Amino acid sequence: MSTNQKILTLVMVRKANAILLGLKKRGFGEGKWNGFGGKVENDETVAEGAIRELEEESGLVAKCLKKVGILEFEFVGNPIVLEVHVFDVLQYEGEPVETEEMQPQWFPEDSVPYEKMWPDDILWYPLYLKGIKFKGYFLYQGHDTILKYTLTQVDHLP
Ligand SMILES: COc1nc(N)nc2c1ncn2[C@H]1C[C@H](O)[C@@H](COP(=O)(O)OP(=O)(O)OP(=O)(O)O)O1
Repeated sequence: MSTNQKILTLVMVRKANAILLGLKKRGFGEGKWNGFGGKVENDETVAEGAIRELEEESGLVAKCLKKVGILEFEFVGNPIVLEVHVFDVLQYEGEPVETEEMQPQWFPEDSVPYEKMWPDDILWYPLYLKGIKFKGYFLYQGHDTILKYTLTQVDHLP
């Protein structure tokens, strides 16, 4: 891994035609609805990091996860590349609770609040919601403008 690369997770939870999102209360992406996740620690695998972050941010304990996408984000003027591993939770225990970082809420899949989310979400969620695996790259100017991007369907993910 390059020193300019950070590995993060993004964990998506669904139930009968609804998706669980959290309103980020602080830090990177504050004020945006998003899945749950964060930086992977040195002593854990990416999947372990995903499970830990989901519990820390929503109170849910993931019992079965599947990787569904890998997204790379770059920001003009910032040498750090974020490599975000996106997971779908197939089984979990518990009920979502508000935490210091996130305020969780279920949204019907046809009413995802894209206008209050990262601008990349409206591009890859349709693939995710159809069960298609994907890889993407997004170059941002600030936090609101995507200057260029690529998004491809893939059969397999590492
Ligand atoms: C730039 O576009 C992004 N779009 C989406 N949908 N999600 C993103 C984007 N950039 C980052 N993310 C995700 C990846 C993570 O799930 C969070 C960011 O995690 P954070 O920086 O808050 O990581 P933590 O380890 O929780 O940080 P602290 O403990 O330092 O608060 O957003």
